[in-house]
Amino acid sequence: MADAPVVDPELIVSHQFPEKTYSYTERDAALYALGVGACARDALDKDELKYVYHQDGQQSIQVLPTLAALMALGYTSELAHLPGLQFDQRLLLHGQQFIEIYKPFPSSGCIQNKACISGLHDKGKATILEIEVTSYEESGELLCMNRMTVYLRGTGGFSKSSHPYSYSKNPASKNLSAKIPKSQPFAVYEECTQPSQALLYRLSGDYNPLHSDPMIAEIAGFSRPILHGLCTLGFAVRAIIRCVCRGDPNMIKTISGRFLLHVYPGETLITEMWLEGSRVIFQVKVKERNRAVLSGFTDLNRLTSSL
Ligand SMILES: CCCCCCC/C=C/C(=O)SCCNC(=O)CCNC(=O)[C@H](O)C(C)(C)COP(=O)(O)OP(=O)(O)OC[C@H]1O[C@@H](n2cnc3c(N)ncnc32)[C@H](O)[C@@H]1OP(=O)(O)O
Repeated sequence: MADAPVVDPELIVSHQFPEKTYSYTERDAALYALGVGACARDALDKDELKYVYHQDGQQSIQVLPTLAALMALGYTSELAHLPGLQFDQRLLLHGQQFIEIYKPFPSSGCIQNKACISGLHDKGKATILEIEVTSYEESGELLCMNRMTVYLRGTGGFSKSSHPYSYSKNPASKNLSAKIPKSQPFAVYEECTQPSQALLYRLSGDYNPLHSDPMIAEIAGFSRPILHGLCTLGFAVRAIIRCVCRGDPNMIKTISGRFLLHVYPGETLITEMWLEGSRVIFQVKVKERNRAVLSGFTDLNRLTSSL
């Protein structure tokens, strides 16, 4: 039996995380690309072979921008012993992800990360915790920033319901979903995930048993293991790179998404995209259940005028 939840907001928000290193090789970047579905439909795919192979004699493989999220994953284990927080880890869900990319990612690297608690909110039935991780190359150059929101079910109610506790370092980041336009989308991209998708994706570093262990998934309230939210986000951003960025991963500047509902591995993802200036608003639906599972936006570095 898990201990009763404890949330001590003052202790949590004053916590200082240690700096952490994340190292990756070309093999890790290629494995990540396969984990988010690159080349799954076509191993000869001209737009995607570059993520897994030195296509056309290129010196190194190209890296998908959503790999940024892996740089911050090392802090997941910190949640288990965060002073002032006791919760049932099996009930944790990934709520939102915000990523800023400052330069294209090298195909391998040794990344230095600094992290802080950037938000904490009492939602009564849940606690929402935000962690901000800033990543630097070995040279000290700023590479990217991740802001992750975790939704801790079964906690919450630790402050007065008339005045629920809410702390945010970045108040604008409260809701990272997007207002979906009523117009027809600019592009729609449909892709099947594999029944083994989560088992492949986890090899990139997120070993939470919610995605692999049927018993843990059932305790967490699901009929079977669910897909990592960041895997769904990887599918969506790859669809945007294909349909809007003409295959150029370096056009992605920011990525923002809210996970609205779980995805089961094997389900079909339909990514709808709308263009608003240099912003792409997107929504991902699961075809089999006709439900929206993710919504958000990406800001692009530049957009070709013919779009
Ligand atoms: C340190 C690194 C951590 C990385 C984490 C790695 C672990 C990875 C785990 C996963 O990948 S889990 C799989 C991906 N995630 C999901 O599948 C979650 C899908 N979403 C849901 O199931 C639901 O949205 C929810 C999170 C269960 C919430 O639904 P619920 O019905 O309980 O919420 P509401 O009653 O609508 O809203 C209450 C309150 O919470 C706010 N809120 C709702 N959803 C989210 C969200 N996704 N992210 C952040 N906040 C959310 C909502 O706005 C309400 O607040 P107020 O508006 O009342 O202030």
